[in-house]
Amino acid sequence: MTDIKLALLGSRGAGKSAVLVRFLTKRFIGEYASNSNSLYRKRLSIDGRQLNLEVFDPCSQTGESRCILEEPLEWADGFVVVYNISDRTSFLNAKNILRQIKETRGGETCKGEVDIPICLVGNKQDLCHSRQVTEEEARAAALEHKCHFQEVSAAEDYLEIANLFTKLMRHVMEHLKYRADRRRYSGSKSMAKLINNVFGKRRKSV
Ligand SMILES: Nc1nc2c(ncn2[C@@H]2O[C@H](COP(=O)(O)OP(=O)(O)OP(=O)(O)O)[C@@H](O)[C@H]2O)c(=O)[nH]1
Repeated sequence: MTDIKLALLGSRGAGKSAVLVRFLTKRFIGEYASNSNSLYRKRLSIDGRQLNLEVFDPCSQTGESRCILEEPLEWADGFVVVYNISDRTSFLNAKNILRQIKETRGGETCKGEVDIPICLVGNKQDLCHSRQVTEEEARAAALEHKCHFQEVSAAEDYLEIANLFTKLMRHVMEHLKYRADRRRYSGSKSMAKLINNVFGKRRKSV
């Protein structure tokens, strides 16, 4: 069983809870209590592998540019960063969050290796008549931060939201495997170094 921990980040009212609840229950619920942090758990299967999914949905705070980022930034294996396509400020905040994720967790990857799994999500696509963020600029931001991108409407879609979570969880599994392999490799390298030091020295002293 693989444990996967995701964090939902974004501006207040961007639709984080709506996107998550749509994924978990296939339903859209208009209003959510937003004054407390929530941790959702679900067991599911992807590509025949059993997963324990945990999703942290932190309550937004005023003065949101730093939200309550530190905790989920350290805790999560992957991130869903949500903005509202009809609210430019929420997009600027999302870009800021992408930067903070890269600053905090970017050290886990080297050039050409698996990037931290993140999906930038433009929610409220049904409000495209009052759009303030184009798909192109959001795609460019996703490209710059090497993350997935998807526009959705929690109010109207299920499939696109399910697909983005599935894609992100596949990426998380790949990233966890990469990290485990790297730990094993550096562990066996330091063991080889230790053996070499011990036996090398002995041989010298004989
Ligand atoms: N039109 C439209 N409204 C949406 C959509 N998703 C969410 N909303 C509405 O946007 C408002 C905020 O949604 P939430 O899911 O509570 O947003 P949040 O990001 O979790 O907000 P906080 O918990 O305060 O951080 C609610 O009134 C939702 O009904 C959507 O796709 N389309």
